[in-house]
Amino acid sequence: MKVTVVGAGGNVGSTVALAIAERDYAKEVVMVDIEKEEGDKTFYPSKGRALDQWETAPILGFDTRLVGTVNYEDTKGSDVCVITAGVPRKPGMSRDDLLEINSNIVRTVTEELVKYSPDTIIVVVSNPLDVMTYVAHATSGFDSSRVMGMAGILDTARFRAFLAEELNVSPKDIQSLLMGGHGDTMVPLPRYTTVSGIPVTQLIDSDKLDAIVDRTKKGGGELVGLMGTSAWYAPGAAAAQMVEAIILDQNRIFPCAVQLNGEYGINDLFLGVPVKLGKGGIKEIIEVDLDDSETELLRASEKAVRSTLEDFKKLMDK
Ligand SMILES: NC(=O)c1ccc[n+]([C@@H]2O[C@H](COP(=O)([O-])OP(=O)(O)OC[C@H]3O[C@@H](n4cnc5c(N)ncnc54)[C@H](O)[C@@H]3O)[C@@H](O)[C@H]2O)c1
Ligand SMILES: O=C(O)C[C@H](O)C(=O)O
Repeated sequence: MKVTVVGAGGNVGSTVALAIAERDYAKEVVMVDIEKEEGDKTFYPSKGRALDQWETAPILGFDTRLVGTVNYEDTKGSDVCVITAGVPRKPGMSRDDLLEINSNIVRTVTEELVKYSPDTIIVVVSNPLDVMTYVAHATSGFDSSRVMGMAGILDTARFRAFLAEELNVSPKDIQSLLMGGHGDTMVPLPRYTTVSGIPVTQLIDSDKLDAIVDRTKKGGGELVGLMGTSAWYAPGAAAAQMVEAIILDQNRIFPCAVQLNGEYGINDLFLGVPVKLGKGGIKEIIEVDLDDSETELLRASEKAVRSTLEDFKKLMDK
């Protein structure tokens, strides 16, 4: 099994690559990035990070070969391609501020990937996530079961981590669901959140739960405020979990950004919903019951993503 990660000279991409290699189920992880000129010097971040990470193999104990490159020919025949190429936001920016620059990058990268791996499955990470997934899908011409975005696993992981801290329980025992776009309108769903099967609403008072929901929605921004750039450990781990589910045909149920064709009453939009992920990509979109207030929140999130999509379409018309 061969996996390609584009943008792997950067933070999220290199984290995805190492997380996959450490699990040791893939033959090869190809790490692509661009060369960088500084003064009279040229640097190759993807080659450097791949070499550094490959040198952890004897210590961490894995066989997966990590290969850094600037050449898409090396990605030929990849089973899964992860796109993390793009610019991260800085303090004061929203993810949507990256629309113009990252849509150009995601389009170019997708064109190159599909040239060499026409049967691949694409997992998009670049922001603004839902619209970048739309761009990768439109560029690839692939069936929508083979193009998806990573956000929901990260956003639920944040929700689960905050709850684990508040309740003083293992984060492993917290299961949760979250829907909508990867922005401040995302919809954490306390009604679908349990601690080893016990509804979380029975374990925490509503004020504290509301505060954790709010912190989750702003979780990406909290990290940007702390680091001056956006997060990579949890995003990298989340994207690697999607790759693993696909390659090992695990039939995992995760919230992922996928194209909706009438599900939840939404059409022609990539948005986060629960799906079954395994061999071939998205095997099923799962429709859960939402009450009136949850539906209202999902509609608001749909509206926000649609507005960014409209902005993208206007850029294309220019
Ligand atoms: N979906 C999510 O939940 C999520 C989470 C974290 C980050 N992100 C997004 O992921 C992206 C990457 O974040 P990061 O922190 O790794 O940034 P980074 O700057 O550390 O890495 C990005 C890399 O992309 C590379 N790149 C730029 N243009 C390229 C091109 N045309 N071809 C190949 N590589 C190219 C850059 O050289 C850089 O090495 C950002 O857009 C960020 O907003 C999304
Ligand atoms: O917040 C960001 O800009 C990066 C990412 O989407 C995140 O949620 O960490």
